[in-house]
Amino acid sequence: MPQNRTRTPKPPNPPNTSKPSAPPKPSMTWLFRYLRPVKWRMLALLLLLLATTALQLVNPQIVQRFIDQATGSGSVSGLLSLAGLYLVVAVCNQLFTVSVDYLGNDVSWRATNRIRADLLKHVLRLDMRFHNVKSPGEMIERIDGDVTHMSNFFAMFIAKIVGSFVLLAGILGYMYAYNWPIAATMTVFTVLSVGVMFRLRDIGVSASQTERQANAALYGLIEERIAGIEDVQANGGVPRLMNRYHRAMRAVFLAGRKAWMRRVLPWNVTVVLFTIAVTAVLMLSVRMYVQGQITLGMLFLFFQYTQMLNDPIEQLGDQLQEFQKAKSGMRRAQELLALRSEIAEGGQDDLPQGPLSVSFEHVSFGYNADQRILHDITFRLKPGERLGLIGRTGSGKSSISRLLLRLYNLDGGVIRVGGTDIRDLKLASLYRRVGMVTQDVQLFDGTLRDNLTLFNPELADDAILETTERLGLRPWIEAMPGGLDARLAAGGASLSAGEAQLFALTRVFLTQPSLVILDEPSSRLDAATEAILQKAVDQLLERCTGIVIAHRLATLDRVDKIMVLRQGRIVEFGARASLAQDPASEYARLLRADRQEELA
Ligand SMILES: Nc1ncnc2c1ncn2[C@@H]1O[C@H](COP(=O)(O)OP(=O)(O)OP(=O)(O)O)[C@@H](O)[C@H]1O
Repeated sequence: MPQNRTRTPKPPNPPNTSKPSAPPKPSMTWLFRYLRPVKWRMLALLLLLLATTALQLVNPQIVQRFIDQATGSGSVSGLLSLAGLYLVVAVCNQLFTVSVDYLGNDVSWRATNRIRADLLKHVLRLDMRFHNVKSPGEMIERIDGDVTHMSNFFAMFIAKIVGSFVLLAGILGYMYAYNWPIAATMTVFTVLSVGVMFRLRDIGVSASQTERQANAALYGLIEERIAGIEDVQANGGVPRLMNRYHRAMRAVFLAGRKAWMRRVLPWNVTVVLFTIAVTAVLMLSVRMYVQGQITLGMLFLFFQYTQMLNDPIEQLGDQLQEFQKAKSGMRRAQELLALRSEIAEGGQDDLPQGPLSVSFEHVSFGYNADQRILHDITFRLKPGERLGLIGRTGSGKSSISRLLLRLYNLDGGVIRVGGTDIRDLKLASLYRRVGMVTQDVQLFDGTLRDNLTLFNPELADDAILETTERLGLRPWIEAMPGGLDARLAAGGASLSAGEAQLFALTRVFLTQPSLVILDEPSSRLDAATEAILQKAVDQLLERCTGIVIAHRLATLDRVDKIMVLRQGRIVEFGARASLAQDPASEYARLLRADRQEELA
């Protein structure tokens, strides 16, 4: 039995916006959370990288020995073994490098896919106020593009930073053992380069963030226009669209150029320092060679090691660029994750069995704080009753259904379903029992079965076919090649308006709701389709409470109650039969106007 419980009034709803719970702090601990599950792979990556580093240090020494033996009194067999050793080391190095690449990408995909999934889950839970102002294109960029910018960080950052420092330490350590003046020159260069890079490490972060924002806006624009392609083409809007596209592209280019120039600044400084260091080491080594202090092989080794010094430093520079990109992506991802939906979950999940009662008590609501759309809406439907909701375009009919589904919070008043304040209900419990058929039917890329069941594998084909038979959709399914296995194009382009409505009815019917809201299409359908549709609606409403938002009064013949809305206020609410018989009622007036229109 539905129960009406009296409760103490709830505090007013929180302000109507998705809001950050706290200002996001760019924290590395957040990223490490995603690295923890791949820690063993990362350890393997690090070991492989250390092995590659060691081999990189060994090879120049083999060449040094080869040169010294070749210019001295080395035997051919000794030279051949050195050449063979060089080859083995080079092949192993290559194998390790490929493995490092593979493992790096593996780690990166695993970690970033987790972030993508977390972002998507979070965004899907955000309220409609957030989604109303964000285009899907922008969301794709935030969920995928920003995270892709973090992927290199995950793939290589830690391993390459550690690897670079090990290589630097290896080269410098070896040089100190052999020749301290050259080692000291290299050390000064290394310390200066690394110092400059770390000092300037954040120089490109905010510019990269602006670049990401410009990218997101561009994708938003593309998505929006492709989604509205029919309107764009029909209105000859392509040139204007291209104009806006070029402007957005220009913004991306300018932001990208600025971000890149800032990101590469630290690296450019090290290039200048490196050139000075190589010149100094070459001058010192040539002098030592001329004075007979070192062999030709040693001269080669010093030169080679100085060249090699550039690699880890360049690597550090690259990683620092990646780090800046990752940090900007991370800030944006954290900003998104810090947004909290205004729709708070309730704790209750029990609702009475069977059709559910509905009551609105002094409900007021506006999409924006400064414009109220619904004023003091109060009405009650008993379990199983059907309400016909009528009113002019913009009078607030769809807004009532959105509130019933908790897509927005109320500004005032209470809505109860089955006697329970919907704010106290778990959202999943509410959606399990309340179904809605909207004017826009969204098709998803999948089979007909997937689309009818919304990817619920528990619904048997027999139940689907029986429902479609009852609702009059069966001939259409049978006409599809492959029946329930036929693939549908995403978006809904493959359905006519009537088919789309039947389709949506079937979907809701299969979920067996206890309360259903039908938002009828405003366009007129042909008489035959309308008759099928009407039969389907009647069948659906047989077993649940129903609210029918009607654009044609003819479809309301079987409802119990009528509500007439005007500018967000109830101007009339009562039993349909008595309102129809009362010539002074608004409903009777509308019926007369409707008949005259049909006769005209
Ligand atoms: N997401 C939104 N953000 C801001 N205002 C909105 C939003 N959706 C609707 N509105 C406004 O709220 C008012 C009521 O809209 P609603 O969709 O509830 O009307 P309706 O009676 O269902 O209209 P129709 O018969 O055309 O579907 C309108 O003035 C509309 O412009």
